[in-house]
Amino acid sequence: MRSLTLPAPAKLNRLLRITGRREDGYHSLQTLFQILDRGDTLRFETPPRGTDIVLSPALAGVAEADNLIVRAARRLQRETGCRQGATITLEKRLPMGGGLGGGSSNAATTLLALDRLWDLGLGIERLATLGLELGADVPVFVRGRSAWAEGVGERLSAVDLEPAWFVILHPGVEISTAAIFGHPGLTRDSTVISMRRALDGAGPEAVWRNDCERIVRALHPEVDRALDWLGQYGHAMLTGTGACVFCPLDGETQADQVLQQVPDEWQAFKARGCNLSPLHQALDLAEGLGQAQA
Ligand SMILES: C[C@@](CO)(OP(=O)(O)O)[C@H](O)COP(=O)(O)OP(=O)(O)OC[C@H]1O[C@@H](n2ccc(N)nc2=O)[C@H](O)[C@@H]1O
Ligand SMILES: Nc1ncnc2c1ncn2[C@@H]1O[C@H](COP(=O)(O)OP(=O)(O)O)[C@@H](O)[C@H]1O
Repeated sequence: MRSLTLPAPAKLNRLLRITGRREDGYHSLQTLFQILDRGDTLRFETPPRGTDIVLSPALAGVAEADNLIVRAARRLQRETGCRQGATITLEKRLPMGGGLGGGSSNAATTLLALDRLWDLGLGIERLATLGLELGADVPVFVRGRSAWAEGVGERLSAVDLEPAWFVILHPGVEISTAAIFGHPGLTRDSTVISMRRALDGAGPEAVWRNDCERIVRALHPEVDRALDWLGQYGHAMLTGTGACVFCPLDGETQADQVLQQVPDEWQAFKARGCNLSPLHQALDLAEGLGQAQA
């Protein structure tokens, strides 16, 4: 039996501009993905016989066949005709429907792990293309770099962001991405800006905003309150379509100070921004140490 234990990190959308709606209903956007050093952990084992994909524990409210981990594994089997199976254990830490990309990241980790354990050799390009079928956020996790993104999030340019610490606050609600993108009140007409302007243009606060924030604040008073509270400490923003909100801080000590003040009703954690995903750091390590044991 071969096995591999890997992280599935979270992301933040440091900015999110919705610039139009395509004919297939998907929205074109511009976003800056910041990968974090915190997330879920997945353990993969490949039994000597059988093609079953077995995942535990189950996620509340998600049928096994709909779980992005199982879908990613089956998609790989279909793509390659691979006759191997996998037993997968998920240690879930990221809130679901939180805008932290947990499900997408789980899918990306599964694609990379099984590509390696099943000796498929598909490589990052093909895995990113397969990942896009599973969700718009999957390719950035497959590629594993903080990145400027366009299209539906699949046209990626890796960026090196300044070292940063964040406090991330979960207001206790789960928000459906489809519900926010389908809402008639969402504005979809932001101008297209250049990556350069986004990164260092007309002052971060003018550009570093999220077009979903207004409608999410209106629909979810809990998010509205969380944003106002965290805004005492800096430029607080919504990530993705929510529900989590985050604030960049001047280092870990300040993050710890803010965490101590968080009211009991909210869950919160601190995280460091990474330019290279912890998943890719771990895979490089696994390569070096021959960690995928025979
Ligand atoms: C908004 C973002 C920003 O990073 O993140 P989250 O808040 O979900 O984390 C993403 O674009 C989300 O990506 P992801 O969560 O993978 O979305 P998908 O599963 O592909 O899409 C869920 C649904 O949202 C809508 N959708 C999604 C992406 C997009 N660019 N336009 C859309 O209209 C579609 O109705 C789709 O059926
Ligand atoms: N492995 C998974 N982890 C989390 N959510 C999953 C997973 N598989 C399927 N889902 C579904 O995807 C939805 C979005 O999950 P998630 O990626 O965590 O949030 P978001 O898209 O807001 O960042 C969940 O509400 C859940 O129904």
